[in-house]
Amino acid sequence: MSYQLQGSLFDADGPEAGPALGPLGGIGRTVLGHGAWIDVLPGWLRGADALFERLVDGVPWRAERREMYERVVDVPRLLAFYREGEALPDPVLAEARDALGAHYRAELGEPFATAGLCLYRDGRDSVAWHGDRIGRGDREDTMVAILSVGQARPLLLRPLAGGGPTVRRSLGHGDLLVMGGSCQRTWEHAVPKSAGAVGPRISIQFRPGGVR
Ligand SMILES: O=C(O)CCC(=O)C(=O)O
Ligand SMILES: [Fe+2]
Repeated sequence: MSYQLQGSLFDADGPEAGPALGPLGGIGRTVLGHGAWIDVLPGWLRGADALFERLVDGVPWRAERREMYERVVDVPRLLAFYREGEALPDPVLAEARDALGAHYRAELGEPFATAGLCLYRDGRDSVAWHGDRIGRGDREDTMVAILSVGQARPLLLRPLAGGGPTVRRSLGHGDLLVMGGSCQRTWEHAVPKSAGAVGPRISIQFRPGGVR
């Protein structure tokens, strides 16, 4: 596929360096309110450009179409989903899932089990405001951990009710963001379209079983 990154401007290790995870100890928490929080660790994965290139070429990306307002429209991003127990497309993703599971074991009480992948080809690709509420996230506190590779795009978060400022975090190049507590129920998140020239980004979302 030809969604190329423009060089490896942000990858200090150079494009040849294999991907490697750093420690999770330095992750920082922001309490959002209404029982929700986010943890953010910029640059958790070194060599993220190399992983981006492997995933662009190695993942069986699907274009989906969905019914919306009685019309069938293209979902504006490419998707892949790995169920619990299914082999992930790169060994470093299994490492990431397991490291997250170990780090959050006491607080989450269960492992991260599935991996959803999104490829945002350019600024026209996006995800609209939503919570991950198809599964248990609708009723229970849970966590969704997002590892981002490729060009950075802003992830926005806003409270579902009651108003308040929108929270914005730029995610790409190996950054980690974990949504926790009631975040899927009491907050929404989105990756808005961008009018400017934006390179491709891949988001990898790790979730416990039964959370979508
Ligand atoms: O691109 C992202 O990091 C967010 C993706 C997302 O919210 C989802 O797939 O549920
Ligand atoms: Fe989401």
